[in-house]
Amino acid sequence: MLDIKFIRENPEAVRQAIEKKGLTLELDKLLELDQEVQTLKRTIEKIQAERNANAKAAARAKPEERAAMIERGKEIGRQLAELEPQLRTLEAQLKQLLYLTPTLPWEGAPVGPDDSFNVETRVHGNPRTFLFEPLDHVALMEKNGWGDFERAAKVSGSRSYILKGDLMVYEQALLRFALDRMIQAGFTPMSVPSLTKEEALYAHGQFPAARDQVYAVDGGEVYLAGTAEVLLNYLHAGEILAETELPKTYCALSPCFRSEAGSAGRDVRGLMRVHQFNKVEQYVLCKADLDESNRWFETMLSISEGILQALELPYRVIEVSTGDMGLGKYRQVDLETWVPSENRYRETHSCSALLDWQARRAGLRYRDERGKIHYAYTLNNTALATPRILVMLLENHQNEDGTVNVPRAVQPYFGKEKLEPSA
Ligand SMILES: Nc1ncnc2c1ncn2[C@@H]1O[C@H](COS(=O)(=O)NC(=O)[C@@H](N)CO)[C@@H](O)[C@H]1O
Repeated sequence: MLDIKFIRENPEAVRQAIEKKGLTLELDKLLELDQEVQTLKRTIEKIQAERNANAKAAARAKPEERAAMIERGKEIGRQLAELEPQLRTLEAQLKQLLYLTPTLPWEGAPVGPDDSFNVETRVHGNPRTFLFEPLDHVALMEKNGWGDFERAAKVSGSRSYILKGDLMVYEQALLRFALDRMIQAGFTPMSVPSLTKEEALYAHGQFPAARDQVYAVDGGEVYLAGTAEVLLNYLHAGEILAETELPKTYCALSPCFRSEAGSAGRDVRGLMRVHQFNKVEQYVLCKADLDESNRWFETMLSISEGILQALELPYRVIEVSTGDMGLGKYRQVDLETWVPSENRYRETHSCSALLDWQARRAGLRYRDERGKIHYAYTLNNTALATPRILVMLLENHQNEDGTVNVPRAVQPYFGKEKLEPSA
């Protein structure tokens, strides 16, 4: 959410962001509501001042004047009892609208209503030319006994998977490889819960807009987070950190849960889009400084590109459009990795900078050396998400005999140079 002062002083810039992000927020209603809140606040403050003055005067008054003043005090109390709840109602309505205000996108973002306006900015590596008919990842898994989609459906329902033998070990090796890359980059490794509270989902931005993507547990007592970002972003909620404690740089491995509501019919086969997956997440909470945020954005992006290069996978870098990046984003860059069986790139990483949009929602603040309190800036990125990346690894690195080569960088983690059929 944006700072109401910023909105008052820059209504046209906010209106432009609403337009660029294709939002339906009624800015004029928000500004009117803000005026009403300000006016009513001033009225209440005047009445409170009168009540205080009247109480002081009553204490010093002659007995014969006191009764009238006490009566006046009761009248003022009745006025306040009526106006204060009105103010609270108006403030709650204003806050709901503020929750829907967008971060202004950076000037380099392609302007457009959806992902068709995203722009490819860089390509790394070339899709392999196979000298034999390659198999898709499901066929490779079936051929080698590396999974069991039928039994997964039996035990867990749709969009589920079971990994077996070398492929199961390979997933664990990849997650540890990605975690080590994050630790080498100086990020603090964390394992965080996937069970999260509603306020953490509001602070992240998942709520209220995309509630339907999240599984509720115990009727909403807790929820299953779709990404560790939700938990990491709420770790310091309500705290006031010292500037010297910043930046907080976390990496977290956690199971992620998504209902994929609205994805019916898309990627229904295999490992691409499932209800439960694993992800090593990158998260940074830094001071409210655009240069610093931009530096962290580049750092986080280069870590993920380094991981894809170490996995010897062809990928491309995508600058995400204003209409596709979502409400809170200042900038979003996705990495898309080549899928031979689809003859196209598919998203495997998503890097975002949100300035203080999440910090305002979560109450993430810090005190600078002069004692002034600021909302922090937050960023997040994917280090590695499985099993989706297994689609690309199996298909790009397959041999004619159906075995699959393990990239050199991961061999120490996996223990072998190839994935071999299960017994
Ligand atoms: N339903 C899913 N099944 C498998 N992998 C998924 C699914 N949803 C997302 N992912 C993987 O998780 C990555 C990050 O998801 S994201 O929503 O784009 N972004 C985030 O979650 C951010 N916190 C950055 O990681 C995606 O790029 C993709 O690789």
